[in-house]
Amino acid sequence: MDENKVPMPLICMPIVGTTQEEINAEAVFAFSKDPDIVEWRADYFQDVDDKDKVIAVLQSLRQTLPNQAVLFTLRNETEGGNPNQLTEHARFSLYLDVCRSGHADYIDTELNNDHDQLKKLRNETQKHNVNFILSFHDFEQTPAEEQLKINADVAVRLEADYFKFAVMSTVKNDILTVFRVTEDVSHSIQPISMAMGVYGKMTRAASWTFGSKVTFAQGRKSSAPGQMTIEELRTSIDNIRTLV
Ligand SMILES: O=C1C[C@@](O)(C(=O)O)C[C@@H](O)[C@@H]1O
Repeated sequence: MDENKVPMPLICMPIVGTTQEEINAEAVFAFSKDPDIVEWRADYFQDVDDKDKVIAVLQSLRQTLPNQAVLFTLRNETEGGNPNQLTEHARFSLYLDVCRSGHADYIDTELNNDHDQLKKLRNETQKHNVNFILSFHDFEQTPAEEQLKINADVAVRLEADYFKFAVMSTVKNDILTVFRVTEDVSHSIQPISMAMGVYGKMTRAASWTFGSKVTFAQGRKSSAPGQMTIEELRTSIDNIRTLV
């Protein structure tokens, strides 16, 4: 193996169904596309307030997707999540239950949550060998580089395994911000980065060359603006791979 080669990114495919039936159909679709990771966006699930049903869905994902790692995300409405009735306390206790269930390999939560809750969750993820992603989303704009780096520092301080940021690109220069911040923070934490929107496709295809570890493809349904199909994404990554 060429040691100078940049490691390839993992491809993650989201599942956003509201019922167990829809989730199953999306999982079958994902299986046919063979991504590395599937992200279950549990904030879309109509029974997200029923812990047993949530764990049952995770179990069914394990069965349908034996070759994929499972990422559990309960996105907060403040950062683009589907609105639900869960209180902050209920959201975090669900995260803890998911960690203990052994049915998730990664969990993603926003770094803007209460830091005491995040520390508790970090401990639990460590105990159960779950990868801890602390994330930041901005659906309006790409914040200034300094702001994104401050967010990365929070993720480092909270000992996350990954710092993920997904920001909206409104001008072409925004993708340069994403690439620069990805490279810069990669010296202190594993980044996962992307810009949403039309310009963002460049980042979905190439952020890995600056250190991003995961990129998101569209599932049976898309979970964010600008996601490509897994075929488009693979073709772009393979082409870039010959250049770096
Ligand atoms: O945060 C992310 C990244 C994402 O927003 C994207 O832009 O591909 C898609 C979401 O499902 C995921 O939780």
